[in-house]
Amino acid sequence: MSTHFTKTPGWLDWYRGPSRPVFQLPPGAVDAHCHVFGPGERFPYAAERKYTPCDASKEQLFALRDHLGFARNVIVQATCHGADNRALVDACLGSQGRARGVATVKRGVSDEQLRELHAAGIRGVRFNFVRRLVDFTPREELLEIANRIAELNWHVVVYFEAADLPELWDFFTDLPTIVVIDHMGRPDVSQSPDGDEFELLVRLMREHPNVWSKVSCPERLSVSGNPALDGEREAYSDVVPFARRLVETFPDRVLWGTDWPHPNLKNHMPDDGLLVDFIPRIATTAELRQKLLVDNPMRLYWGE
Ligand SMILES: O=C(O)c1cc(C(=O)O)oc(=O)c1
Repeated sequence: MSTHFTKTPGWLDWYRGPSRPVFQLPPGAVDAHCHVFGPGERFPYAAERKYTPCDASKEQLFALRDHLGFARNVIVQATCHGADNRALVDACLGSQGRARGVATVKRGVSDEQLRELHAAGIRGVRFNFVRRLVDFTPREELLEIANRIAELNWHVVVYFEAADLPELWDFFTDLPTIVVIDHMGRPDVSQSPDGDEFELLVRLMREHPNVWSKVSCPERLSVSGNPALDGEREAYSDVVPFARRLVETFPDRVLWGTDWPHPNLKNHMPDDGLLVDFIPRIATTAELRQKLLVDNPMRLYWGE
């Protein structure tokens, strides 16, 4: 099989030469949502993928980690690799213990494969409900997987669009593990942060203490904000009240990540240094930042 891949037309590559953040991350900070892509020649993209990205290797991810001032990464299996976790596992194993991972598995995964993933540093599985990214998987299959990984003390990461939360509610609240919501459940930030849509996510977290959220991806969620480019100090301002609300209401159940290399952005690719400078606008005290960036991810991913 040829391992030469052609990127999806219009694909934006990750930003070269990011600035150094002005905000100094606390010691031990974790970038709790990022990806590796391939390289396709070594770790081919999955046949069932919905996009073909540019390569983004573990070496490039670790160089960014060091440049931005993070100590650790949580690498999340990207849908372009399907349920083939080899690139993810290779990155975790190559990190000297400084990366953990969230994998994608199918119902046929063996106990031995799960044990191997655990030994490599995998601590969760991702269930994706975003239709442009994945084909549908029946809920009973996902629940079966969740029950199996619960025994390893892993958690479930869920990615979905805000409009789908009512329909997913019962499934999420039946899950037997910690449930981590990607990118705040993708709110429509042109609505109010106190409006019905976001209120439902807040209610989910209020009523279910096992539900966490990543307050990540302002670059994806922003509708009217300025992009994090050209030294912009006030990027993605429309996302700030949403993320701030979660950080202040649930300080012990929020995570932050760069989302590097930012798959499927259409409009611009952010300067990751400026993205880090977004953090003090949503976590406005040193105590909140310590929880968001260090204590929470350490408890969830390096807890044992
Ligand atoms: O919104 C997206 O396109 C996106 C895609 C993926 C993935 O393909 O895994 O992961 C993300 O966190 C976000």
